[in-house]
Amino acid sequence: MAEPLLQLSGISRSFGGLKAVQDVSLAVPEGRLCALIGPNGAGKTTLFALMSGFLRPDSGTVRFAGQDITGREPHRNALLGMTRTFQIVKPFAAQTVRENIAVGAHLHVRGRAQALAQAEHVAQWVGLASQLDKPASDLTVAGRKRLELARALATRPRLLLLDEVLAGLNPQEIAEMMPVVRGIADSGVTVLMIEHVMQAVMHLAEHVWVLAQGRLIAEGNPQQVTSNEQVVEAYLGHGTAARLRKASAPVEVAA
Ligand SMILES: Nc1ncnc2c1ncn2[C@@H]1O[C@H](COP(=O)(O)OP(=O)(O)OP(=O)(O)O)[C@@H](O)[C@H]1O
Repeated sequence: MAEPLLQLSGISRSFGGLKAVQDVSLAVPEGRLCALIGPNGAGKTTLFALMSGFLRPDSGTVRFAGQDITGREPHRNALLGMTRTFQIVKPFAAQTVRENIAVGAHLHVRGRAQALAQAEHVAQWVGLASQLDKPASDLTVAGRKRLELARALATRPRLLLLDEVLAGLNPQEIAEMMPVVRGIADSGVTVLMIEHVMQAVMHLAEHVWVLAQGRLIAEGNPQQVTSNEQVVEAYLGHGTAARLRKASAPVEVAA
């Protein structure tokens, strides 16, 4: 069997006394669209930072594309094909959309003209073609999210780590963005997304990992994880699964 594109083995990281990520192992096969979900503070963004080299694990290993990249700098991981987006999008406000996207293209391309041409190509992919000459500061929240995606795609990733690309979007914007994410995966880029928008997880993800208090508590397809009692309790509080079961049980009528 082919080696997974990304493989985490026993990854842990604490901040002082807080165990943000504890003994996490998972494998992302090449060509899949997967999701990492979990309640606020579960450790999802920390895990992304550990995968991509923004943080070094206290223990455990990260393998990517057949290499041990544990603790390797993000820039080197990007050169190897792993790129992440950030929850808070911070474009260079005064520069145009085209120039912002070209920043990503410069990872592989030296010439300015070539980087700008590549930016144009990527902009079409994410639906920003008509906004290329605008300053990035003119973009709406949805536009900024697309810009963040475009910048990441311009680095030509093999694995794209998406940190809540749908956060802050309204239902229509979410519906418009979902096919963009699907299209990226269909083009052959492996995608791992942190996502709170369950509609997107249910429709897009082929495999889901659930993190709670730093630990993986479940994995499977979207239907499997959302019907898992431990997952329901992690989101809604201890005892919820039992209460829901009771609430949906047929009422017993005394004879
Ligand atoms: N640099 C840091 N220093 C100290 N504590 C941190 C640091 N980064 C994260 N934490 C803590 O680690 C825990 C996990 O945070 P993290 O941001 O990874 O969770 P998350 O699952 O991404 O949450 P959310 O869904 O709210 O973004 C939290 O308790 C957070 O406060």
